[in-house]
Amino acid sequence: MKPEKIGFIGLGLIGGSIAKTIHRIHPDIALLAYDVDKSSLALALEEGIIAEACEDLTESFAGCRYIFLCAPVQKNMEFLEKLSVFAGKDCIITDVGSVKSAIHQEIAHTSLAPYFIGGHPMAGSEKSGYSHATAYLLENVYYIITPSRETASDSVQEFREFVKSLGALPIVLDYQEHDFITAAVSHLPHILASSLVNLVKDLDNEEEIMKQVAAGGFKDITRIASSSPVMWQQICLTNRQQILTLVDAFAASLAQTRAAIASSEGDNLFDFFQSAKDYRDSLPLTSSGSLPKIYELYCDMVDEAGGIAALATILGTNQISIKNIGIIHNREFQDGALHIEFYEKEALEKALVLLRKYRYTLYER
Ligand SMILES: NC(=O)C1=CN([C@@H]2O[C@H](COP(=O)(O)OP(=O)(O)OC[C@H]3O[C@@H](n4cnc5c(N)ncnc54)[C@H](O)[C@@H]3O)[C@@H](O)[C@H]2O)C=CC1
Ligand SMILES: O=C(O)C(=O)Cc1ccc(O)cc1
Repeated sequence: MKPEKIGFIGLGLIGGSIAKTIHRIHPDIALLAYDVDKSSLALALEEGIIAEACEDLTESFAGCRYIFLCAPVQKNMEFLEKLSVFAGKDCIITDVGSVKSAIHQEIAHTSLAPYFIGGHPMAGSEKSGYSHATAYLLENVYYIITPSRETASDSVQEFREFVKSLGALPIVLDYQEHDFITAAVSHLPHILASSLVNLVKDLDNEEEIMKQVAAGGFKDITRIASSSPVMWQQICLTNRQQILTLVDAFAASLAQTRAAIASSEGDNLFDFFQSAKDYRDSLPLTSSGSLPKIYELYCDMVDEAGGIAALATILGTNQISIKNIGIIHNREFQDGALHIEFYEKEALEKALVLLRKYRYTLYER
């Protein structure tokens, strides 16, 4: 059944990105949303992404094929009771929360169980809010699906297909398994990033010399410490057991490394770094799990009639599809530059060769 209407509760980074993706791929599906932050709703209306901004869980949500819960984890759970009015075979409730057991356990006591499919796109960023949402966030990233034990298999299959149609890679997991896996690959890393930042902040001197000289490695490993504090507070409070298990395992591993350093165990230290390097180097490049890679170039271009058309014709006649194109003026490109985004690496590489042949001045970032 092709959805005609889809509702959102919470239209921030993830809700907004899913809405933008649906709007891009299925422009005929009507989207509506409720959010406590009225400015997100106003912007989404203005951009034509949603057809209706709701004041609450109003009657407008009736007839939605899917209702996506996209608020912080504990907030999502507060809506379950109200949602039972809408849920049914033709209206599946789904969420995008980073923790799954808590909402599944809550659902088990309600009439929603047959109509709930948990979800978790393994994509996002340290940014939050609708203003950072993009229509390409889901591209080629794993989208974990945790159906309730009572959900009909055809509803799960249909949701899988829908997720796939948005460009993501659906993968079905048991919700408890999900919470252990994400505690290891997402929740613990976020806690470590924030701990490290706080440690450096506490150790730094008045001139903040540590902050000043912090190199790429520190910035790479701590990027996610800039994430939303309320979101991470709620993740820690709802996935307590699994996170505690992982924190203990990490503390034991750190103690081992400490011991190896204390007693100058060179071989052990080498093995420690070598095994981490081997595993890190083997991580798959597909499904980035973070903001998708952008394939883009900048091209010097004074604002003159026909300039963009000429360049677009060169690319088009060589079967290179453009994802996004636009003139930018800033301090770096005072006379104007054309910013062009491509769908894949090969297209970017082909465009670079071709445009250089036509003597365009190009910049890569
Ligand atoms: N940020 C990320 O990278 C990822 C986040 N998630 C999950 O997605 C969910 C949303 O996270 P983000 O979009 O990043 O956060 P966000 O802060 O960008 O968006 C949350 C939205 O929910 C709204 N909201 C908060 N309380 C509300 C309430 N009581 N009623 C209605 N709206 C309410 C906020 O105003 C905001 O617009 C969370 O459950 C999070 O665990 C999942 C994957 C990745
Ligand atoms: O920014 C990153 O790399 C992330 O790890 C984003 C993220 C945050 C929370 C999730 O539940 C999933 C992904």
